[in-house]
Amino acid sequence: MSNVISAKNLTLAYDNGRKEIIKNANFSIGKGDFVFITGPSGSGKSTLLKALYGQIRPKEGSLVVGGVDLASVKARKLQELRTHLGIIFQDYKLINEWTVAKNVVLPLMIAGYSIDVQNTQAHRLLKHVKLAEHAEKFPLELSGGEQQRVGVARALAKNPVVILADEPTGNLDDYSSNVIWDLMENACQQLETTVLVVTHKIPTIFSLPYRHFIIESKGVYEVH
Ligand SMILES: Nc1ncnc2c1ncn2[C@@H]1O[C@H](COP(=O)(O)OP(=O)(O)OP(=O)(O)O)[C@@H](O)[C@H]1O
Repeated sequence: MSNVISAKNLTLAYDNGRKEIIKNANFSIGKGDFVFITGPSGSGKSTLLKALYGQIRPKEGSLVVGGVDLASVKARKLQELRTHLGIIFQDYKLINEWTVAKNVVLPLMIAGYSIDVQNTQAHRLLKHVKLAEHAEKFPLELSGGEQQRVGVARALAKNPVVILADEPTGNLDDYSSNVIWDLMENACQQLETTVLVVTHKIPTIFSLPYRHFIIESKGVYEVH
């Protein structure tokens, strides 16, 4: 299986390299892998995700995502890589002044798709996340769980190669959590999307085989 993500002797740090969070990590993740990342609070789970979408650069070693080495990538190439990533944040990061439908198609707008394609996709995606009737509302008119489902629809809008999700179901009720796990499982199974999810708790109802990485004491370990 081809690797979509690989890390070799990866060290991640803050404060100009003085504060090391992850040290000498080695792992590879293939197309269609579903990976849960757990670990104690403050161990570096979000830091690893930030490195994977290029928000922080490796201090040492290499981190290759979709053939692009994030240790040396130039701004334009990073921007292009991000169009193939679907990112889901715990705090949704929706644009509150925009309608739900417009939030969902943001990646399509950036990529220059026609209004017709955007409208069709918005309808399809919102149906998918069970929010079709909320298309013209604004994010703050929705519950937390509904807002996160908008975030998930947006992340799926361009059929990303990789989904990176940071505590996507953190404070959500069972209904919204299950909708979100279903969508990620479907993307993984039907489109061979590679999915990485940081979570405190691996869902008990989960039907796909998955991998489990633990981040602890600056290391990234796979649990078998
Ligand atoms: N911008 C930053 N500058 C300096 N230190 C940071 C920064 N962001 C995070 N840290 C530190 O890096 C360490 C890892 O943080 P990170 O958010 O990756 O942990 P986490 O495993 O995701 O934690 P949690 O489960 O509590 O969300 C923590 O000690 C945190 O204080």
